[in-house]
Amino acid sequence: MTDAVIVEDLRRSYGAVQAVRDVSFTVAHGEIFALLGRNGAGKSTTLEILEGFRSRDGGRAEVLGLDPGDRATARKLRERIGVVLQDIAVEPYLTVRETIARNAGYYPTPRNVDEVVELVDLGGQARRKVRDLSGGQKRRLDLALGIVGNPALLFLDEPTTGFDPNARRGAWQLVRDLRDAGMTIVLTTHYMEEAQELADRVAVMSAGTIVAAGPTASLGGRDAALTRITFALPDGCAVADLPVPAALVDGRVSVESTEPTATLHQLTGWALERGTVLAGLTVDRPSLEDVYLRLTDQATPAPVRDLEGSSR
Ligand SMILES: Nc1ncnc2c1ncn2[C@@H]1O[C@H](COP(=O)(O)OP(=O)(O)OP(=O)(O)O)[C@@H](O)[C@H]1O
Repeated sequence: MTDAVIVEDLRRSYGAVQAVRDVSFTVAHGEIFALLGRNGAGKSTTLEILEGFRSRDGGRAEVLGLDPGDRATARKLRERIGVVLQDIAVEPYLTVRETIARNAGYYPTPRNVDEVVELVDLGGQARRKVRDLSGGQKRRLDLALGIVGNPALLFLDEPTTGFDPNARRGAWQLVRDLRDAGMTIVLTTHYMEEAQELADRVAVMSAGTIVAAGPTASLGGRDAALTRITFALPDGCAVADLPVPAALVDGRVSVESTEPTATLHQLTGWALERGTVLAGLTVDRPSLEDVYLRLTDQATPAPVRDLEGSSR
């Protein structure tokens, strides 16, 4: 089976701003794929092209075997995908249930409306008018509208912005359940914890291009990276007194190790022998956020084309 999403050398400019520059990636059926990147990196533009809401200047895009830029198959595509945008216009005077029921009517094989209300945890608000919902409840309604058509592929643009921590965890579980039931999910997020929790694979965009892509667990080689041990230098000790090579970073001892169990044993044994402690001891591998910050740190704004067409 071919991939659910195929993107090759995708390009899109707004006037002189090259928002998407030769972007390529694929999303397999049944996986959760996250597009990460700073504000203005080109994530929404990429998603909007795939959703059929925006034209492309060049490159290939295929979603569930259809070209999202082809008007002849636009309706077919619309029926098979679900979309949760950053800002969805809904009728404020309809109730939650009415809103979901109305959207269900747009699809050939929608989900059961009451089941969807429960899935997004809006059972208690089903008879409330949309205008009376809180920001987080409104976002959950957006999610309901994205899944009521029973799509094979769901696009989520920053799905949990404005959620409280409990609601966010609930939404994550829902997204995982949808994936486990066979749905393919493409999302953007600014929350690295969200990408870490949800995504099977991620791609990091910077200034319109993909700067890294791969399985979430190993992005940027973080699975093979050294473990870093840090602690406060005990009073009366110098870094040179420590039993392993170490450096002072921001006033704390930092030790990098390929064998953290043995290194910790050496360090804690040394401290106990001296009757001292390794205050504030931490043991860390680079997190997804560390890798993300490194990859996007030198990010420049989307390049502007000069009149000759070359980028700067
Ligand atoms: N309709 C538009 N007209 C002109 N420029 C646009 C338009 N939409 C986006 N841009 C520009 O294109 C670039 C990419 O924007 P895009 O919204 O795709 O980024 P993003 O990664 O989704 O950002 P965010 O995280 O803030 O949503 C930015 O420089 C933005 O200012």
